[in-house]
Amino acid sequence: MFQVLFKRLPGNEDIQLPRKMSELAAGFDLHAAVSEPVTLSPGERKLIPTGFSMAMPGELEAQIRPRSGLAYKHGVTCLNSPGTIDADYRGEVKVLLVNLGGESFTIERGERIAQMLFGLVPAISISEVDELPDTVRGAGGFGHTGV
Ligand SMILES: O=c1ccn([C@H]2C[C@H](O)[C@@H](COP(=O)(O)OP(=O)(O)OP(=O)(O)O)O2)c(=O)[nH]1
Ligand SMILES: [Mg+2]
Repeated sequence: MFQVLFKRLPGNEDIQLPRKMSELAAGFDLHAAVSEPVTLSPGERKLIPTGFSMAMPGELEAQIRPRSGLAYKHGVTCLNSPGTIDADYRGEVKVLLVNLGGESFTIERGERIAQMLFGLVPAISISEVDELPDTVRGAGGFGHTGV
């Protein structure tokens, strides 16, 4: 079990900390901590605050992913999906939303705008070499095996 710490930022006592909306949900929903409603015009992107910062063990990363409902109904998604939260980041977690839909979309304070999932970051060591081990695939890619 990994321990993750959430810190509520000042002025956000009314904003829910990330939470699972069902018992076995994979993601913790993130709430918009905008001081007033924010409107995204078609094609527009904005960085949305969430009202919290966090700390987690170095073996973890957090990923910010879109909510499918917002994407399907309004074309609103995370531009940098999945966003990466590094274990050593202590700033406010923010969500980079983009409106790919045809109509303006307004985000209200407290609205659930994205979800956060945790992943393991493997410990690795890097070596520079002159030759890589051979494989059957070799350099084939990008459709090399057919459709
Ligand atoms: O959706 C996101 C993505 C990133 N971050 C924060 C946490 C992350 O640890 C930090 C840096 O993110 P990233 O490494 O993706 O961005 P960068 O452009 O490489 O910035 P930096 O040079 O600060 O690493 O920004 C967020 O709050 N939300
Ligand atoms: Mg970075």
